[in-house]
Amino acid sequence: MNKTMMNKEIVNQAIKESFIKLDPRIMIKNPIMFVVEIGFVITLLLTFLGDQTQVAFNIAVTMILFITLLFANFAEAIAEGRGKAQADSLKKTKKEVYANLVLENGKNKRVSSADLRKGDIVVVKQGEMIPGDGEVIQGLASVDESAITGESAPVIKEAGGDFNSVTGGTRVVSDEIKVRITADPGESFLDRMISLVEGAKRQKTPNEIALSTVLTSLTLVFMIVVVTLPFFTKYLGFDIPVPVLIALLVCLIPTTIGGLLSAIGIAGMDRVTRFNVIAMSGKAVEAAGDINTIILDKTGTITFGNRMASEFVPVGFETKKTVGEWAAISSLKDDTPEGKSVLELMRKERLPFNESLGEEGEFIEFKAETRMSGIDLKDGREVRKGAVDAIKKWVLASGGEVPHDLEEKGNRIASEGGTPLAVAVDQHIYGLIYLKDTVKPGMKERFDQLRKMGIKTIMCTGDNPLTAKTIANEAGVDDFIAESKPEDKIAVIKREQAEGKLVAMTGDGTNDAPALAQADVGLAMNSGTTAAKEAANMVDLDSDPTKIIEVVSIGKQLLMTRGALTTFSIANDIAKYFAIIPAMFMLAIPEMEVLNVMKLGSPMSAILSALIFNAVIIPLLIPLAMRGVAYKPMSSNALLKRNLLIYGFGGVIVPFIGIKLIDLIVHLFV
Ligand SMILES: Nc1ncnc2c1ncn2[C@@H]1O[C@H](COP(=O)(O)OP(=O)(O)OP(=O)(O)O)[C@@H](O)[C@H]1O
Ligand SMILES: [K+]
Ligand SMILES: [Mg+2]
Repeated sequence: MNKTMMNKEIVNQAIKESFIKLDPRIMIKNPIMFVVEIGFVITLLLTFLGDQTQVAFNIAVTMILFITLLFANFAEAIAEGRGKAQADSLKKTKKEVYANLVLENGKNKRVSSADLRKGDIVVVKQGEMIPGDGEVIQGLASVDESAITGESAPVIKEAGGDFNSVTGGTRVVSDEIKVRITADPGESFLDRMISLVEGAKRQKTPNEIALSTVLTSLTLVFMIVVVTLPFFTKYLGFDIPVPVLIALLVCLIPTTIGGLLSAIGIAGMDRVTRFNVIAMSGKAVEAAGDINTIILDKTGTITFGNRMASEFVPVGFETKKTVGEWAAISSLKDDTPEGKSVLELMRKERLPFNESLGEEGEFIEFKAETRMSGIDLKDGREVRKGAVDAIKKWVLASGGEVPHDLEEKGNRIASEGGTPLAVAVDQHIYGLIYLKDTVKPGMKERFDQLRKMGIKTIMCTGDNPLTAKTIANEAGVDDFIAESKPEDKIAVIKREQAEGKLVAMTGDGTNDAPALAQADVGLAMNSGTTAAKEAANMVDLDSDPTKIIEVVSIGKQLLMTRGALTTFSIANDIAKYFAIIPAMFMLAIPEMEVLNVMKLGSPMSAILSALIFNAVIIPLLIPLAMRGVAYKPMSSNALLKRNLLIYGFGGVIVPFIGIKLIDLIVHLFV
């Protein structure tokens, strides 16, 4: 993804947008700022029609209110700007191209990519653009996905397995593939990405709505107070000028957070996007911030996942040669990395085997449910390899026996963190394949960080308990589930959710799709299947499953930033109150000077200074809103205390200083 920074063009566009957004029909969506706009209109009218002795003051208030509105609009526009720039660069990728549609009679026809429908089959040759999202149904090719992922190294896409999904707008750099189109025009991944980064479909998240409601109610309370105030002062025998009342109201209502709220949300999503993760909604990003439990795969997430056959271990009276032979035959058509690595090991060790035995045999594909794969030979013999307990059961079921040293040799491999696969033909077990895998470096530190945040990690694996335990210990996860089938993942997620927890998980296979949908945050790998990507509410373009950890951090940071700026905004009221209230009364009763605790120059200067502070604090906080508040992994309680201290206490102090400084200047003029 194109990493557009905050450049001149975006700023200019945002300035323009700040004026467009003054349209009351747009403004009313933000009730707090809408109140400011009404205040602005009233003071503007009073400037012309009201008390002409106060015209300078009225002009000043009108102008400050106008600038306040622009500042708030600018905050939102600048946050939206980056997404728009990204969308523009993505749109360039989305050119109409020609596609070689495969007709029913097998012939090819050149059509426009815009005419392709779900289910159509196209051939994409070397150098050509893939015309739409789809699944490779034949062939293998390396594909340049840089237009979407920003990653320049091409990736291999092939039929069958978990790496068959291709994205429209990417280019085949070598070989040729047949692709079944899976998205109708306008519904492609690129289309969705564009509308997401553009913010076209941006909806307020439930959290945002809840906060807006509270802030709007607060605004309403202040309105009632300010509107009824003249009745009391009239009773005391004096009037407060309307522009002063409006200034008081605008200072008290939470304009700071009101102006920055949507920018915070947009910027949070933007941070996720710049991390090369596409979140389908702001809600997903926020849910990430509230996650209590993360479910992680072992293979490929915690370990490198290129689980390679490294040794053939015979059992009973068998030899390395016989184990290798049957392991190889069982893997002849096994497309999984594990299967391929068995044949690779045979080649490396120069072990011969009778390949023709597999001819015309019926291939038994690996399934996570059975945890076995193999081949039924033409002569009736059934060859299998798979998880040790699965093979044991399979052999016992047909009346076979388990060699005495199988258990012990399997355990040895497992306790080293490897995965033992047993190899059997009919009732006889020949031995084991030692699959090696390594824990990725730095995992322990990352899980430590998560623990500090109060997040529990559960490793789910189809592997045996001993291997699982070894890897779990080495990586430092909190809990693990071994011999798990895909449906077990859903069960774990549901169990955690039933305890009121929010659960995140990553996945790439079609197997993972139901669990990805069940999880509160489902992060699918871009390399994964279409089913997985559709079920998930986030897609990682870099296909790095460990990224879920960063996504959670970004979500937390978003929620914290919103909380911190709300606290700051409301705490600001104290100083504004002390600046304006005494001023208001001093206008009528000069003896009220004793209330002027801030020792501000004059009543008029005090009011204007508070109002100016109220306006300029918005742009001053834009960088913080966009960047997010500084974030260290710690428990939510500790975080809350820390933020209350910084933003609550700071929110009380800063405006006292700010208003005082502004007053020193303003008092020179009024
Ligand atoms: N190609 C294969 N043929 C036969 N058995 C296999 C094959 N691949 C894996 N297995 C066995 O099936 C088990 C389950 O595999 P599965 O891919 O479901 O989970 P996993 O890769 O071990 O765990 P994870 O969920 O972390 O990816 C493996 O532990 C292994 O024992
Ligand atoms: K305010
Ligand atoms: Mg696996």
